[in-house]
Amino acid sequence: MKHSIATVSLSGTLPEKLEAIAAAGFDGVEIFENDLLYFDGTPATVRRMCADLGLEIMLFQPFRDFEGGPRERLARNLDRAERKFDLMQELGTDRILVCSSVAQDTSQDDALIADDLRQLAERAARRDILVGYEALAWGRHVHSYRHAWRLVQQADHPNLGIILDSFHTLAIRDDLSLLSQIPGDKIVFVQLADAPLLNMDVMEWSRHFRSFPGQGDFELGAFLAPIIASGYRGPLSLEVFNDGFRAAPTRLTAIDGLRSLRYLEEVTARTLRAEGAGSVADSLFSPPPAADYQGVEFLEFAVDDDSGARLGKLLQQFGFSRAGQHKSKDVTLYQQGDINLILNAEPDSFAHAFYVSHGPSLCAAAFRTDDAQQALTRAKLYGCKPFESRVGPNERHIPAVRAPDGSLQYLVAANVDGDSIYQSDFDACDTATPGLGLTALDHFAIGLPAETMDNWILHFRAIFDFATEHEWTLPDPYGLMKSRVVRSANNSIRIPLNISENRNTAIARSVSTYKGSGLQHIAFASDDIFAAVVQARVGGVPLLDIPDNYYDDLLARFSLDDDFVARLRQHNVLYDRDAGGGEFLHVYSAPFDERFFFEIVQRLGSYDQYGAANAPVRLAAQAQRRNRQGG
Ligand SMILES: O=C(O)c1ccc(O)c(O)c1
Ligand SMILES: [Mg+2]
Repeated sequence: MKHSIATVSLSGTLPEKLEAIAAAGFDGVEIFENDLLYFDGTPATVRRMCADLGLEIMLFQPFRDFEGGPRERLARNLDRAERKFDLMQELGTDRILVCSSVAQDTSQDDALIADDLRQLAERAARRDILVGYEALAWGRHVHSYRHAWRLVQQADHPNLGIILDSFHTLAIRDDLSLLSQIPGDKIVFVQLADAPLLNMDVMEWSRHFRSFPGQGDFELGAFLAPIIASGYRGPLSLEVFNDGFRAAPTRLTAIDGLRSLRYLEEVTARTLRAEGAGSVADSLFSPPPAADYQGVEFLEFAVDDDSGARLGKLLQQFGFSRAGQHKSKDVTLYQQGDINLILNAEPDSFAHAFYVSHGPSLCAAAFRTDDAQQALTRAKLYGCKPFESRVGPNERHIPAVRAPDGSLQYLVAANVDGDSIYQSDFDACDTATPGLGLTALDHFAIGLPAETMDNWILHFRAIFDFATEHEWTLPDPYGLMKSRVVRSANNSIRIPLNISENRNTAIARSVSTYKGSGLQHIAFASDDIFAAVVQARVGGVPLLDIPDNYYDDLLARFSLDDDFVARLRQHNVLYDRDAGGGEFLHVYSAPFDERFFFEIVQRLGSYDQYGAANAPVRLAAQAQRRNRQGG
């Protein structure tokens, strides 16, 4: 399918937008009228710019408040259309979007509206122009595609068709069943946008909160599948009104846009195949399916000698053994249970460059997968540039892609030939000890600059086919934090992504400390959290104190036995329970260099969350600790 994007979706001036759109690999654009109005060159210049960039102008939009007006205004409206047709011919485009009227005095007479549309189509026919009629969700009389389609049928003119916009249809939860009945050749254009589910005025929602497919909550596959099934093969075009996008780096947004359309094609193809319409799906982007992910193989920290020594000591206090020393690099492996943490202080390395920019930080995460090559192929098809690292003699090459912040995500084949990646690259050091009995890496959380959340969500959905959970908004003493979890299909990898738009919250401080996104915490799983905490204390791990008031409230909130709560209180263990009776126990360490901290968690029963209810308690406890220390 051809890919297009409306100029309104991007930041910058019209030439900047067009260059970014072309560089990202789109086939064409919708010229949004305002972008042309504000441009100090002629439509012919825009036409030439697009031609030079290899972009087709696929649509001109919008033409507003045309149909159903007072009769004395019809001639003027037709005249207004003729002027836009002139402009379109200068631009070299043959499609115009007419959106349903929002004027107070719009007629409710469908026959009259259909007649207006027919007259417009007749004028368009003289110029070989196609008119597409789009129902705005807040149109005065016409606000659903079903109504727009009835009117298009009634007008019955070859130069008139319908424009389908996923936002207007999905925002009003319209019945999708009629989509498959609109013949493909009567669909003039298809506009695509996702959005988070919000309870607000639909026009405000549309004009400020749209996002790219895969970034929001809409089921866009269910919208697009019947359109493809009915034979539409025209362009798929993004039309995203979003305050953040208007300010974001233009080229990055455009690259994400194309990736989102590919992702939507994949999702749609899957929907069609599931419905037995496989042959139709062949026109859609279908990369190899995401590999099966089987957990976090390792996390790698960029450190220098000093921070590496201090972090290594803290890990040992947490019961990790210094399990390996890299054969050719200043890289140390710490292990406990199924958890592998790598400290990289190699001077001439990716990690070092990362360290120089961000200080002690997480520079790579490795995901264990059944098929690393397939995972890499998929990532490349989604526009990821694979990262090639320096590999010493006899060391294993591990494919990697870059996360949105430039850190690495390694794709590690689960134990090929029975040999672990560590055996080939590391000399064994200390023998493993039982440690604190930490068994696995439960999750790791990253703090992000607020405006990059959509970018990360799409990355995980498209490249890894991870699921996303709904967003939590949680109070920090100095503002709000928003958290969204991405996770692999089988939950073996879980990554909460946290943002904050306020200046002094923990996340905002983190973004400022790291100069960008960075690790918030790593949660280790334990089968006996109390035993782990007792031993951690003995080892000298500084744990975060939780206020007494919290435990008094626990007694009131859950019917827990007094002894159990006394035990939680004694060990500063937080508690949560879900509707199904699953329980979650967790403790936090003090932060390492005011950057990241560790969490020990124990899941009981079917508990599947992250103790979000306790996050505000933790954030307040951390802020109090910092204030006491004058941080
Ligand atoms: O918000 C609007 O007015 C508007 C204009 C044109 C469109 O295609 C659209 O979906 C919305
Ligand atoms: Mg639209």
